[in-house]
Amino acid sequence: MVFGQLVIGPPGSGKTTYCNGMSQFLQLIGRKTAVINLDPANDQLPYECAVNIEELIKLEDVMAQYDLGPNGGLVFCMDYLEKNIDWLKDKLEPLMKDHYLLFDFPGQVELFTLHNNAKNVILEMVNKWDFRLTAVHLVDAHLCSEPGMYVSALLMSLSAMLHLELPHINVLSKIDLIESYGKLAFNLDFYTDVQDLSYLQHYLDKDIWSEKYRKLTEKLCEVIEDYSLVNFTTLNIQDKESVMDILKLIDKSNGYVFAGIEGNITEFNKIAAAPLNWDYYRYPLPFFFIQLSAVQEKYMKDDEDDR
Ligand SMILES: Nc1nc2c(ncn2[C@@H]2O[C@H](COP(=O)(O)OP(=O)(O)OP(=O)(O)O)[C@@H](O)[C@H]2O)c(=O)[nH]1
Repeated sequence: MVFGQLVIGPPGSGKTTYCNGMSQFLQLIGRKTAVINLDPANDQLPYECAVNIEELIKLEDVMAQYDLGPNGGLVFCMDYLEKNIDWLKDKLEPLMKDHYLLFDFPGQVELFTLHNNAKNVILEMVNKWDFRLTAVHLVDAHLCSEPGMYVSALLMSLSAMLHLELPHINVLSKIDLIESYGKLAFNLDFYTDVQDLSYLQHYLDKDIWSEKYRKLTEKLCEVIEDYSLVNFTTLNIQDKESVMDILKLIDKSNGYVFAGIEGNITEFNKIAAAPLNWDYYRYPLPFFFIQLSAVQEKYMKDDEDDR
């Protein structure tokens, strides 16, 4: 069975850096990993990629030939990939036996909230090739610093979840930079747990730029809360404890942790119900489970620091 991750998120959210860091981490813990670059705008890759969409189609060629801008060009490239899905299958075939796959996707939000091309490629992998994939949706943590931007991050995440209909982990990436645009109004768990968005209203009322859209934002918050689907986990890709915490969630969501258990319902239930440390500790790395409060302490300023 093939397991892997679909790494998505808006431009600059850290997808390529994530694929690089996660693939190094996976190799470190003994998992044979291949990175597949499906972003034709990725010109400089920090990782060694096993498959590169550039071998099929180049964004600059499309833009020149059809007189398209970068967004239109990317949509064209994804349409082309969908039509040439056999190319992808041929390239992935040698990896299917024993590799864990990381897919680096383009950052155009509309590909994962609106168009069906990327979704159809993914559905083919999941439904026809029997891949077990989790969508890892990265959102830059600095969006928490402004209520309006945070609401748009929530909406974007919800739209991607509803559009893709896959196991899905939303991630606040670059958590080490979370307060680089100023101190946050709430504790970190407010932003990760998405429990009560009515508190945001007070901050939206104070912001003259948001005033015009206050009612709209209020209604959008109600939609997000009604679905009650979105929450976030945090990531600093340079911190291997942070990477491991995310990997644990992903492994549980796509069933990787259950892969070795054949017909043993007791073992299955034990893993499904337990907080998961599984066999990551087999490897000689000094890992600890970091609680959210520890993440907050590490990356956010205490009120006392301001005195
Ligand atoms: N401090 C910090 N910087 C990060 C982290 N993750 C990514 N970055 C930086 O964020 C910038 C953008 O990262 P990329 O990996 O290129 O983002 P991307 O989503 O692939 O961007 P596009 O290809 O344009 O869609 C780079 O300068 C990275 O070094 C992180 O966890 N912490």
